[in-house]
Amino acid sequence: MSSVTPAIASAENSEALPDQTLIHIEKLNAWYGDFQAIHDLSLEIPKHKVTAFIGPSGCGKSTLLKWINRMNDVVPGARAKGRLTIDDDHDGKRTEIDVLDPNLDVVGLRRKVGIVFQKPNPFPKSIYDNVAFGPRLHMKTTKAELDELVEWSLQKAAVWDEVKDRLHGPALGLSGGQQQRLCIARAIAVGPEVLLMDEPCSALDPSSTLAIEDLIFELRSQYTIVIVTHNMQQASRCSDKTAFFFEGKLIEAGDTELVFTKPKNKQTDDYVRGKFG
Ligand SMILES: Nc1ncnc2c1ncn2[C@@H]1O[C@H](COP(=O)(O)OP(=O)(O)OP(=O)(O)O)[C@@H](O)[C@H]1O
Repeated sequence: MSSVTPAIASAENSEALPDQTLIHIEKLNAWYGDFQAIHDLSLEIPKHKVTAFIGPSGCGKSTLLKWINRMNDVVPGARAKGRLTIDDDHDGKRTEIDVLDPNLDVVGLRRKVGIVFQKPNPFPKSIYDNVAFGPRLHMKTTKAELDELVEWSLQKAAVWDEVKDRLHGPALGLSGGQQQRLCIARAIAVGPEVLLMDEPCSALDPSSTLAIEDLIFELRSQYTIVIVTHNMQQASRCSDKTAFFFEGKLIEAGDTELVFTKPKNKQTDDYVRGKFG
């Protein structure tokens, strides 16, 4: 493996570790203009796990997700107060990134925290250029290193075999499921630590959905993944932790199995049993 390919902790090692919080959210409040979308929300998101955000439409799942990499900066009137930090290790020294700091280097944050959207959104470029886009912007690589990184990313995203013979063909010529895996490859090519996924399968057919779910489950040994989903089976199939939101508040969070089988809260119980939402 060359120096440009992100270093990976082995799944075995990360599984052996107890939960370690990577993202700390404390008393977060968020607004769109006068409307408060998130109320006093505190949540710890563990490292190298999949955390699912669930809850009925409009409960604030995407708003919270988008504050984690400051995507809401581009939404007029969006603001947030409270603490939202991400642990950062630099040369063995642990520091934290204060995500809500107005002076934060947002480009650097987004390199560390990638996002995959509901609808696959490849650039109207070749498959190769989609994956090479971020590395060309952020890294100094030789052509050979870039080729290696593009292949590595496409392999990680489980789409290499399907595209290796058409790397210079148009990304928009791929199927929806392939495009979404390409977007995952594009996100991981810059070596993020966190992957945010906002309903990544909602535009996909059942077999592409299963392929993405398998991929999410596999990627969690190397990335901290947060997924917003309306699909209860998906949350229970591919997440380790689940957080249930209602009307901008966190109602319950814990091990996915417990949230689904023995929820502490009646509202959670009703929601996971499909009584509302
Ligand atoms: N750009 C915006 N401007 C104003 N209000 C917004 C904006 N985006 C979201 N909201 C409001 O904030 C609340 C939370 O929205 P959010 O998109 O976070 O909910 P969600 O739980 O992700 O919903 P869904 O499951 O339907 O995607 C909703 O009442 C929504 O109407």
